[in-house]
Amino acid sequence: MSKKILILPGDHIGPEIMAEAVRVLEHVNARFDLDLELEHALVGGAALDAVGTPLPDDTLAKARASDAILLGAVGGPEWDNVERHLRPERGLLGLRSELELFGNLRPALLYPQLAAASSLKPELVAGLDILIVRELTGGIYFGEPRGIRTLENGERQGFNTYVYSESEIRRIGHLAFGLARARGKRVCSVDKANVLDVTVLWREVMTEVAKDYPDVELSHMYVDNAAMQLVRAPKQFDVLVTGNMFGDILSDAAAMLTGSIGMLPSASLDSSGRGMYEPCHGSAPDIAGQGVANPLATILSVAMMLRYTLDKPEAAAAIEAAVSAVLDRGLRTADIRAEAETPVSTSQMGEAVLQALAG
Ligand SMILES: NC(=O)c1ccc[n+]([C@@H]2O[C@H](COP(=O)([O-])OP(=O)(O)OC[C@H]3O[C@@H](n4cnc5c(N)ncnc54)[C@H](O)[C@@H]3O)[C@@H](O)[C@H]2O)c1
Ligand SMILES: CC(C)[C@H](C(=O)O)[C@@H](O)C(=O)O
Ligand SMILES: [Mg+2]
Repeated sequence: MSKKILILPGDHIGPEIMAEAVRVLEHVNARFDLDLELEHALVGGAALDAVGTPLPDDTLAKARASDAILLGAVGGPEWDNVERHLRPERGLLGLRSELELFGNLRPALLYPQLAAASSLKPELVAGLDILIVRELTGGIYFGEPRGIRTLENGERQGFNTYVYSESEIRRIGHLAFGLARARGKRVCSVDKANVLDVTVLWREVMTEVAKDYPDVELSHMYVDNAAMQLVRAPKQFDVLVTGNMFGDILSDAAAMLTGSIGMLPSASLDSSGRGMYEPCHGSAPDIAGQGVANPLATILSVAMMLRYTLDKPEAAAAIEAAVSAVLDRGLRTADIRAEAETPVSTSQMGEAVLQALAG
């Protein structure tokens, strides 16, 4: 039976990187006989401009009916002044929440060809392969109450609520431990249990979950130290598990260890393995329209989709090998090039991946 893939390009560089990822997806669809049916829909600022909401009912219905979703990126300064609940980013958060995509996998893997592009010295990142497992549908991003209110003295006050229930912590814990079991067998849980009550519970529940995985070692680290350790000695980590906001911040920092935010793919999974796949970066309005964005994070997100939701590891491996072959050839978009190198464009990079796949 055919599988439905929903394509959501989004805003600014979203459509530029998506065009290359879709070419790759169509190629593997034909070559591996995957029987995938691609559909398109609007999300984010593009949807807001077209129909007045960042997550139209039609998009949500198509998302629910699809087997997997590939998303580019949303947002941009032209929507800075729209009402808070209508911002483009709310479209993305709405999808994550409505589809219960609680498990966000953000692998930071250094391609050896990009050692010189890493923000750390080569010896600190050689062989880097860490996995950030970020809780994606709870925490301070979704806690209620939230808003901006006016106090009795007339002053305005903004507020959010940082809340996690035991079951939310437990399910992200099991996901992280299950993944660690299949790789380096070490989980570092990142929290702020010296200050925040919610993460005192986080630490307790992670410790309980660990009892089901005696072959996996659990350690705990405060988030400020974790940020420092990531840029000091990142290879000490295997799997990092953390809450929504800490995971957002740590994954952007981890991206620079791999050379660029343009290299980091992600999977956002529900409890049945259905997922949405997207690069970790945003819509990069500063470089949009120039054809210079790195499409590899999105192309590698296609590989994650094939591996995690569609169960086609050989097609995923073919894409990853093609990316590696292109880097072997010395092709670099502007974000990962050394000073002396001439960068290739977004579409040249996509074309080169296709050629490597075909060759
Ligand atoms: N998942 C998403 O859709 C997502 C993620 C992060 C930010 N955003 C949104 O994107 C908008 C811009 O946010 P920002 O500037 O803070 O973050 P950003 O990730 O869009 O850009 C940060 C920097 O990284 C560069 N960059 C990002 N992706 C790149 C790529 N593929 N190739 C080369 N360079 C790349 C940009 O040019 C910029 O200098 C905001 O509206 C933000 O809310 C969306
Ligand atoms: C755009 C924003 C809502 C999003 C997040 O904070 O989760 C982004 O930064 C990400 O990392 O996917
Ligand atoms: Mg982010």
